[in-house]
Amino acid sequence: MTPAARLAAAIDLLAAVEASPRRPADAIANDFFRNRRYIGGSDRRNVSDRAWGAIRQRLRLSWHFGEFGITAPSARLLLAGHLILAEGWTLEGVEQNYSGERFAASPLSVEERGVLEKLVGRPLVLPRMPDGPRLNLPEWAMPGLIRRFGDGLAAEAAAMEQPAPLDLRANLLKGSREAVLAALVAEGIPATLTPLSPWGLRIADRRPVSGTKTFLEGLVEIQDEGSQLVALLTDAQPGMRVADYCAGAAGKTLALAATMGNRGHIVACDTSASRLEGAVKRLRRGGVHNSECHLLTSGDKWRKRSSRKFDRVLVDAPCTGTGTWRRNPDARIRTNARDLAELVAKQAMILDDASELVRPGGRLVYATCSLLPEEDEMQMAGFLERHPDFTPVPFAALWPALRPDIAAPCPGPYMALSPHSHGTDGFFAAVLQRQPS
Ligand SMILES: C[S@@+](CC[C@H](N)C(=O)[O-])C[C@H]1O[C@@H](n2cnc3c(N)ncnc32)[C@H](O)[C@@H]1O
Repeated sequence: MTPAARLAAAIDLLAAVEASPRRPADAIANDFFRNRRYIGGSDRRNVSDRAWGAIRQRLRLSWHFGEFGITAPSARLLLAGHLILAEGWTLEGVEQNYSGERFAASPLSVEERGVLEKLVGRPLVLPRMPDGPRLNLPEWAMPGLIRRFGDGLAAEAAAMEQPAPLDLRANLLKGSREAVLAALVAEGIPATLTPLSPWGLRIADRRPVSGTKTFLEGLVEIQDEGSQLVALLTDAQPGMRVADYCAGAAGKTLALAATMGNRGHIVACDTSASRLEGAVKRLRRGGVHNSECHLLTSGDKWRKRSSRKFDRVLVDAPCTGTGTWRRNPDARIRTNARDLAELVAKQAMILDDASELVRPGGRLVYATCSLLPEEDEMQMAGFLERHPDFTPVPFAALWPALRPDIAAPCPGPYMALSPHSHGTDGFFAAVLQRQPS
C-alpha cells in the first residue's frame, strides 16, 4: 500500500469506530481487517497504529476542534488533526496524502484546510485546557478520579496513557512459577517475576505468547497482576466451596482452582452463555477438575438452593473498567455518566443476590477494575448498610498471611491498586465476612 492508501484506510477504520460508539474499538478493528484480507501484515499494523493514535487522543482532538466551533469532526478531519498535533505533520504533508488519487483520501475542502491551518504548530496539550482534555480523562469520570487521587491525579493520568505490560499467571496446577519461567525462556520469551503476585510473570516487550507451547499446554494464563491479587485475596483453600459469581471466561476461576490445589468445589456463574463457553475451554486447558459452570437465569432456583452454602463468594462485578484504560483507551469515550449510574445500581443488585450464597462465617469478596469510589468504597458502604451481618476484614490484616515477605502495597481497609502507584491495572477488592451463626 502507498502511504496515502494506508492513511485512507486509517480514516475508514476511524470512521467505523466513530459510527459505533458503544462497540469496543478492537472488535471493530477485527471486523474491519477480516473484511479486507488484502491488507497485509505491515500495512495492517500501520493502519491500526494511526487509527488508534487518533482514538487515544480523541478527547484532546475534540477540544482543539471545539475551539473552532467544530463539535462533530469527521474521521478524516480527526485523523488529519492527529497527524498535525500529535505527529507534527505540516499541512502540505497532509495535502500530499489527501490527494484524491487512486486509493487516497479525497482532497481537503476549503473549510477543512482553514481549520487545519490553525492547528499547525500548536502543541497537543496546552496549559489552558480544562483538566479533562489536558489529562486525557473524560468529564464524567473526573469527580470520582479527583476523589480517588487528589493531587496525585496528573501522575496517575500519565500512567494511564502508557502501554500496559503483558502479565501472565503461572498455573501452579501444572508447575512452579520458576519452572514456568524456565519453559518460557526456553521458547525465547524473556520474562521477569512480578513484584506483588506470587504467581506473576511479566513479558517486558509484550511479545505475543498465545502461540507458545507453554501457553497452549496451560502452564500460563494472560492475567494482569492486579487481577491475580484479587484471586489471592479471595483466599480460596483446598476443600472449600467457592462461587465465582461473575466468572466471565474464568480468568479468576482458574486462579482460585490453583490456590485450592484442584480440591473442593468451584461454581463459575455468569449471565452470559458465550462467556461461560469460553470458560469451559480455558478450564480444560488449565487442568482444572474441581469446577462446574452455571448459567444464571431470571428466577434461577439454583441460587435459592445454594443459599448460605459457600465458604467464599467472589463478585468480580461488571464495571466502567476505568482501571484498564491503559489497555482499552477507547473505553474513555465509549462510557458515559449514565453507564456509570446504571452500573452502580447493577453492582448493588448483584451484591445483594450473591451475598445470599455466603455461609455464616464465610466471606464475600467484591472486586472491580474501576478506580471510581462510586463503584468501590461507596458501593461497599451501601452494601454494609443494607447487610449489617457482614463486616469488612481489613486488607492490611489479610495481607501478611498471604505474602509474608512483602509489605502491603496499600494501607486501606480495602485493596485499591492503580497503574502509577503499583504498576498494575486499577483494581479494587473488599473482603467482607458474614457473622458466624
Ligand atoms: C468483570 S467481568 C468478569 C471477569 C472475570 N471474572 C475474569 O476474571 O475474567 C463481569 C462479568 O459479570 C457478568 N455479569 C453481568 N451481569 C451479571 C449478573 N447480573 N450476575 C452475574 N454475572 C453478571 C458479565 O457477563 C461479565 O462476564
